[in-house]
Amino acid sequence: MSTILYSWMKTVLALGTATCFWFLFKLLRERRRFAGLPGPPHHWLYGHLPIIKKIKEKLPSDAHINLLHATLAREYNLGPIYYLDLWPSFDPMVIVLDPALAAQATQLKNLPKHPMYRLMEYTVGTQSIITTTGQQWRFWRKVFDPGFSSTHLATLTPMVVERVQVFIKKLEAHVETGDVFPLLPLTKSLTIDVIGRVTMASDFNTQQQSNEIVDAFLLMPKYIPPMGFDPIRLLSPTRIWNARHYQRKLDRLIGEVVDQRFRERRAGKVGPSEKSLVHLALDTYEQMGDTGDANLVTDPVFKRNAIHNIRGFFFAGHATTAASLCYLYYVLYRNPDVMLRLRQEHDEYLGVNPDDASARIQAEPTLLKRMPYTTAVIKESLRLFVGAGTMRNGVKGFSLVDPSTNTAYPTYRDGPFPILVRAFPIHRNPANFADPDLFDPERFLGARVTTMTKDAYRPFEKGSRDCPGQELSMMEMRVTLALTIRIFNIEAVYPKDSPEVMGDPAYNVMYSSAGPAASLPVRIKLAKREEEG
Ligand code: HEM
Repeated sequence: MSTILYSWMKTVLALGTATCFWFLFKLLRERRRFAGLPGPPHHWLYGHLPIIKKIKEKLPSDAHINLLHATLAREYNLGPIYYLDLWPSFDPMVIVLDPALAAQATQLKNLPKHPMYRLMEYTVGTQSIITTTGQQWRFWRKVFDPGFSSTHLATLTPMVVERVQVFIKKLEAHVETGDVFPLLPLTKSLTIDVIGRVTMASDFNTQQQSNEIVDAFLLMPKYIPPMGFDPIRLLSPTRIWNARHYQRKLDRLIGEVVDQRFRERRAGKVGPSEKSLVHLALDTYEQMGDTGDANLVTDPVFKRNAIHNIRGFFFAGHATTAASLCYLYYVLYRNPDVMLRLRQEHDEYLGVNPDDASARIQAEPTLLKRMPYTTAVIKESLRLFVGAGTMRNGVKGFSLVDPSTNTAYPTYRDGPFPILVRAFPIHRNPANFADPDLFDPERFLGARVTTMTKDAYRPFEKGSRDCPGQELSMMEMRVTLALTIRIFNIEAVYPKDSPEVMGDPAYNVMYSSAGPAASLPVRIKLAKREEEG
C-alpha cells in the first residue's frame, strides 16, 4: 500500500472517529438538556423522535405542525407547557399551552424572535418589521400605524366592498357551472386585491387578470431554503438562482411603484387623506427633508426599507385573511343554525334585500362593527382554525413561571430553547376553553365573554409585536360575509373518505401560511331564503 493511500486512510479514520465522538457528545448533551422538564415520554437515546413519529402516523401527512402539538398535548395530558427533544432531526421545541405563560413570553418579557425568522427574509426582505428588532422595527411600525387606525379603515371599507363585488361575480360563475372547486385561490385573489391597495395604492385586479408583482410574490416561497435537513434542496443551484432572481425582481418592481407614487405626489395627484403604506413611507421621507429629485426617491437605504416593509405587509396581509374567510364559509356550512341567525342579523342591520347591503355599508362603513353576532362568529371561527402564531427564542436566566404552582420552566439550558406560542394549541386546550372543538359563537357574547381566561384568545398574538393588520382583516371578513352569505349557499364538499383531524376534514395544512386541507373544495348554489322558514 502506498504511503499516500495509507496516510489518506488514516486521516479519514481520524475524521470519522472525531465525528462519531462529536455526535455522541452532542447527543448526550442534548438528551441531558431535557432532564426533569415536562413533556411526553422521553427515550434516553432517541429523545422524543419515536413519540413524534407515532403521533404523526395518526395525522394526515399534510397536517400543520400546530395539529401535531395540540394532539400530543391531548394524548399525553400535557400542560401548561411541554418540551420536545428532537435532535438530530430538528431543533428542540417548547410548546406553550397556558395563557399566563404565553403572556410572559410575549407581553411581559417580549422574548426575541427566533432566528428561524431569517427564512422569511427571502419573501419579505431583510428590513421589514416582520423580521427586524429594536430601533429599526420601532421606527417603521410607527410609520405605518396611521394606515390601520379605525378612522382610516372606515374610509377603506368602500374599496373593500368594490373588490368583494368582483368576488361575488366569480362565485356566480360557479353557481352557473355547478362545479366543485377549491375556494382558497378565490379568497386569496380577493385579499391580494385589498392588500395591493392598502400597501401600494395599486389596483392589481388579480381576481380578473395576472400581475407581475403578485406572480413573483406567489412564486417566491417555492425557493426558500428547507426548514429541516434537506441538503439536496438546500444546495440546489436552481433553487438558489430562483430565490435571488425573485427577490431582486420584487425589489425592482416595488421600487418602480414607490417612484411612480412619488411622481404622482409631485404632480399634485395625491390627496392629504391618502394613507396607503407607500404614501405613509413617502410622507416620512419628505418630512425627513430628503426630497430626492422630481422623479425618484434617491436615498437608497430609505427606499430599500420602504420596499421591504411593503413586501412584509403584502406577505402577511393576504394569505391569513384568505384562509380565515374559507374557514368562515366552512363553519357556517356545518352549523346551519348559526348561519340562520347570522342572516337574520344581516337582515336587521343591512335591510332584508341583500342587494341593498353594498350601498348601506358604503354609506355607513362603521355599521358592520356594531353587529355583535357577526363579530362573534368571526372570532369563534378564528379561535378554532387560526394557523398563525409566534416563535420566540429563550434567554439565559429567564424562566416562564406558572402562577398557579410557582413552577419555573427554563427558556434556556445549555443554549436557548425555541418557544412556540401558537394560538391553535392554546385555543384547543380544554383547560382554556370548555368543549374546545365545538363551534360556539356564544362564547364571545354577553356575560360569557367576561368568564374567558385572560390572554387565552390570541389569534393575532399579543404584546408589542401583535398583528398590526388585525382590524383590517376583521373588516374584510365582516364585509365579505355581509355581502355574500345571504346570496349564496357555499357547501364544503370533501370526499366521504377524506381524513379528518379533531372532527374536521378542513384541518389546517401549511401552504405559504396555514389554510384548509385541499384548499376547501366547495359547491355553490343560490340561497333560497324562504326554505329556511
Ligand atoms: C386573519 C388574519 C390575520 C392573522 C390571523 C394574523 C396573525 C398574526 C400573528 C399571529 C402575528 C404575530 C406573528 C409573529 O410574531 O411571528 C402577526 C404579525 C403581523 N401581521 Fe398579521 N394576521 C392577520 C392579518 C394581517 C393583515 C391583513 C396584515 C397587513 C395588513 C398583517 C400584517 C402583519 C404584520 C406586518 C405583522 C408583524 C408585526 C410585527 O412584528 O411587529 N396581518 N399577524
